[in-house]
Amino acid sequence: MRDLDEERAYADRCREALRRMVAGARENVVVGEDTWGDRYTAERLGFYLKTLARDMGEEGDNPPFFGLIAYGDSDPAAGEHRRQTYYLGRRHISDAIGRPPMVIDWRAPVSATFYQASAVEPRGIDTRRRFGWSGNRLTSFEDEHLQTGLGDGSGDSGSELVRREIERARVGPMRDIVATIQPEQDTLVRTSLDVSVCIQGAPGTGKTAVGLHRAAYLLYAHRSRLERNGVLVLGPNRAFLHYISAVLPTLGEVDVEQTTIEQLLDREVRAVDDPVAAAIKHDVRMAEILRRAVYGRIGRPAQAVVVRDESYKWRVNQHEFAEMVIEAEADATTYLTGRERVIARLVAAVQRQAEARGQNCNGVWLRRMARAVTPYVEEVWPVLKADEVLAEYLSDPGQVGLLTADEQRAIAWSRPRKAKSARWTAADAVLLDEVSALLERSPTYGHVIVDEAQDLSPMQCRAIARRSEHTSITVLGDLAQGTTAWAADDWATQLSHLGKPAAEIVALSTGYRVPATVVELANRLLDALAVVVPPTTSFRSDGELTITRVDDLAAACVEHIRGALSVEGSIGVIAADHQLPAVSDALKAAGIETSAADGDGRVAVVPASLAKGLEYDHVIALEPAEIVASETRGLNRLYVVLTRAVSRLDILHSRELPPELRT
Ligand SMILES: Nc1ncnc2c1ncn2[C@@H]1O[C@H](COP(=O)(O)OP(=O)(O)OP(=O)(O)O)[C@@H](O)[C@H]1O
Repeated sequence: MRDLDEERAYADRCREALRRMVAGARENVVVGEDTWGDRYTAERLGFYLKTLARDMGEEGDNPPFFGLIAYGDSDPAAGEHRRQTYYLGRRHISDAIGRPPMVIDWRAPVSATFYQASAVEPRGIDTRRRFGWSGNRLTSFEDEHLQTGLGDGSGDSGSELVRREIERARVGPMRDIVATIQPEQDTLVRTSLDVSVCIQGAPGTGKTAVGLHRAAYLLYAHRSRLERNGVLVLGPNRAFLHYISAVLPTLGEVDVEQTTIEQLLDREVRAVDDPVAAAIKHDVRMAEILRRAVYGRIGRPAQAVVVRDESYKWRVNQHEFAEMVIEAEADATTYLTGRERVIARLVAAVQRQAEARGQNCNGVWLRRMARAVTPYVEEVWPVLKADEVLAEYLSDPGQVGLLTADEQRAIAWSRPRKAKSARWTAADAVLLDEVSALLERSPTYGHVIVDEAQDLSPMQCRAIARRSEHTSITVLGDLAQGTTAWAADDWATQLSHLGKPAAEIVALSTGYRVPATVVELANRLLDALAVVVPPTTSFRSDGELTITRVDDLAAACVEHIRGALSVEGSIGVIAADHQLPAVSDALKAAGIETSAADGDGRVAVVPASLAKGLEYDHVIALEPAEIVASETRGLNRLYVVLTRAVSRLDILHSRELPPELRT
């Protein structure tokens, strides 16, 4: 095995080889621009090579590898890898075609052994080495001798380097975890593309990290299949997306669409529903209501179809026409394909008559006939637009039924409106998506990863299900962190709304973010949250928790921030939404520079409603009782807030603490 100097020299050689790869890719771009004949191929290949050159160039001086595995001679489990040593990095590096790679991509099949091997099951490995870097300088390494169970670390997950990485102070956006993925996480990351999984994970167990690494893994293992339809990552809000935005690009994946369900639905939202109306619109009954609103437009023919064709007149009698409509309605996959089918069948009936008379029914003739029968079809099966259907429904919900009279009143517009003058709400956007899909099929993604999935309404789940109808999904969430009025109580129901009732549900309960003292406090809320989830066990023994009663919240907050600024790490001040403006003003008056939840400043001021999915090295949580009192699921919100802290949580309160937090 190499010593530290030799490893440094190897790292230099790897960087040199990477530079040659970048230069080669750039040259290919230049050469390729002149030589490819077919324009489409040239563009695709050119785009690919440019992206490769850019990514590899941007990688610059990053550590070329983070670990190695050295297979032994004696363990039969080594198989074809006997006596081989593999370096693992964020990307594959090779110095010449035909020669073994200098660094293997962390996603390659052999790399799984790095994450999965243990002293109990060494999988043929003699030594697992983890490298410590300070910036781009190799500073140390740590060996585990898996056949003998000896090592520099104190055992399997007790590796010092792993512990240091997990416990490091957090600054800036989320980072990748390729060097320290834990075995249970690796299994989930590498789950086959055909399998949908649902990860119920306590706070900080790495659900988001697993989801993002899974996206990168799937793109590596199934590049051509996924490139066509793409991978979609859905997160709860923009602050969260900002926080995670750097992870996939660092892993070399720049083409994954990362968005929120609201952005995905792409409707301008100009009004807000009251909570009662929103809850009704998000209820799964709306699916059947909208189906009826759409299919209820199909009528029965009141006359025969008569088409003039030069000196002929073709006729499909009323009864025959009605049969066509009834059959197409029964089989329609979407409203508009059903309509097309009626037109096609009418044209076929006319064609049969024309051919019997020796007519030449070419393409032009068929199109002319289709135009001629369309007005008849329009009368019984009109073309519809999603916004017109919904505007008509919300102008008079009584026309469809299924809701109680009170419910109908709650969602009805105060006066009938046309689609053009409608001011849609966020819930309407979901309903419009449902109607659009009833009318016409929407395209699907190659794989969809849904984070914070416990918060989705049944109707939002259906919007996601449509976009992953023929593919698998990865569902990430925590029932205890459900804060919406429609949050899921159990995964089985949520998965059936997501169209994947058979998805396997896997629980993660080892928390990597929140220190044990804070976890112990947050776990006390679980009983009151009325969901069945395993409590978190913290991987971390470090960390601090203080709970202080104060007279002046803002003044105490300023004082705590001043203390926190003297050590490294991000600081998040989290309070009930309505209390935040006053806190922000007080901090400004005290000369403390702050940023919003999606900013990159040292001190972020975060409304409790936006804290989900985020983390700060040092969290100052203000007035827990107010966070609980501010909303129906206030206790769940408090659970989210308390579990954002990485190194330290300070709770400041001027009122009584909620009973669950009292000792
Ligand atoms: N194997 C690991 N090695 C290093 N850090 C890790 C590992 N797993 C998770 N982490 C870190 O722990 C923190 C929490 O991870 P993540 O945000 O993915 O958890 P989560 O389960 O989505 O949490 P929440 O439900 O609270 O949003 C992140 O900083 C992440 O990088």
